[in-house]
Amino acid sequence: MLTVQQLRKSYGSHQALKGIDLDIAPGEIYGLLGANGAGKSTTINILLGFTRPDGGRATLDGIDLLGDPRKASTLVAYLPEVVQLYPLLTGLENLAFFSELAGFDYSKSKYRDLLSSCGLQEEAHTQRIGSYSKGMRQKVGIAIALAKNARLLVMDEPTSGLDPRAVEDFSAQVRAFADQGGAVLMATHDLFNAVAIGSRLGIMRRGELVHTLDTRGISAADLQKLYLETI
Ligand SMILES: Nc1ncnc2c1ncn2[C@@H]1O[C@H](COP(=O)(O)OP(=O)(O)OP(=O)(O)O)[C@@H](O)[C@H]1O
Repeated sequence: MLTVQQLRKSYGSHQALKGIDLDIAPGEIYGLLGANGAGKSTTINILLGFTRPDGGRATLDGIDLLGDPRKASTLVAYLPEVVQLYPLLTGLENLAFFSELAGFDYSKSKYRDLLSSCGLQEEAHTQRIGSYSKGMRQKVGIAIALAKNARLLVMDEPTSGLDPRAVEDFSAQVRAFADQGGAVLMATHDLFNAVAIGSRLGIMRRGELVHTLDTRGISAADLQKLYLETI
């Protein structure tokens, strides 16, 4: 589904990415790990079309993500660490606004269903985003991704600052997205959550992907040990 080949990027003389190869299949949640500055955000920013790479390829269902950014934006949903929404609009209005921007026009009841399926309690649908907690904003962010029918969900530190209950709710929605055949790429420092939710993990070090592993049969303690030995 997502195939990344030999992605390279330098900032001046600093090589931020030294040839990254990555494959994510439908239904897979791939956790990208690594110390600060390892290159996780650079990888993500290139896939989202925010940064131009110096070399390499990335395709999603055979579509050239780097060469056709307009098409790519219809296939890829992005959930940043802090979801940017309009604070004076309600959750429902934000969802409708961003969906219409993406070319979708659903009924009000469909928007409500999407918010509810993402775990946002009904009374919050018509409250302004300005009064939401971070976890509630993340739920609207996931609803926007679902409404867009994206094939790939890209997330950068999506659980930072969320309490354990909010992480659990959030993880269930991400799993549901993957269970519907979507692929997920998540950069994170949260090793515990990466093991709990991820199907596969990659550990980056100084611009290289130095370890990939399956999460089956691995504990958070095993991962922490491997991570600390690797970075
Ligand atoms: N716009 C930029 N200009 C110059 N250097 C940059 C730029 N963006 C990233 N870098 C450098 O590229 C390297 C990789 O940074 P990147 O942000 O991708 O790391 P990261 O793994 O996401 O780190 P973190 O966990 O702190 O978010 C770092 O050395 C960083 O300083």
